[in-house]
Amino acid sequence: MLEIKDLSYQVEDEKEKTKEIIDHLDLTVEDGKFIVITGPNGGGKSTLAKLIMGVNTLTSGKIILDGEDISNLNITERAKKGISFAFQAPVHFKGIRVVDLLRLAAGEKITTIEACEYLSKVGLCAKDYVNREVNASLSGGELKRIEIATVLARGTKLSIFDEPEAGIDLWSFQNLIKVFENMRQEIKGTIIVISHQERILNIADEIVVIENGKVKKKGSKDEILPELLGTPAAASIACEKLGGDK
Ligand SMILES: Nc1ncnc2c1ncn2[C@@H]1O[C@H](COP(=O)(O)OP(=O)(O)OP(=O)(O)O)[C@@H](O)[C@H]1O
Repeated sequence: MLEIKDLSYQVEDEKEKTKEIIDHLDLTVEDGKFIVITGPNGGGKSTLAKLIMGVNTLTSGKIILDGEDISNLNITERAKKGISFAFQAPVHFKGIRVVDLLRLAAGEKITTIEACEYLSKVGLCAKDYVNREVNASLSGGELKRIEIATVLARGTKLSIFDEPEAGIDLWSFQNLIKVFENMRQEIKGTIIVISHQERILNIADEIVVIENGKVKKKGSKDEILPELLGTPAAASIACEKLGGDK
């Protein structure tokens, strides 16, 4: 179980004024759940994900994973505890091939065939990609899907995906939905997806709406989604529906 208690994250703006990006946020995520976090742009979703992963350091509060306070652990230590994170904008790894990245992620000596299976799951023709270097020659969408494949390969107890749909074309998006539907069915750990996409919200066990650095709403898909689609905040979801521009 992931417990976030009274979490705050502040930064100093250009005028040296303190800005509260995450504002005394409380959230409990039970094991084996597929959670989708949504809410208006700038509400604090990515920041929250980075705080859970340890990319950003919290100002105050606690992050507890399975009863253990991980607030003071660094990214590597948290990764070892079983947290994976697919960034909104994936990073390049010059000199490393896709297959190496998948092996590093899996943490064991997976065969090329197994590596290819992960790539196929995210809709990439494995033989075209498995030996390619993870550099700027890959498009944003390709990189994003490779990154999702690495999170699948890691298969950790907590996987966080930040806007997996960003930069993904229509065809690949259909595929991505299947990837998440399968993950949801075969769920071994907890999955947190940050998304504005109605089709991803539709497969959630629970939806969490984050606004102004706080949890505005939390509940089952059936409770939250109709309400969300009837509010002004829904405009951003409606605009980003399948085929819409991000
Ligand atoms: N280091 C920082 N310094 C100043 N402002 C920051 C910093 N990090 C985040 N912010 C601000 O905090 C707010 C929340 O950002 P965040 O990326 O978490 O939003 P989000 O909910 O993920 O938005 P989106 O839906 O657009 O991805 C934004 O206004 C952002 O500009």
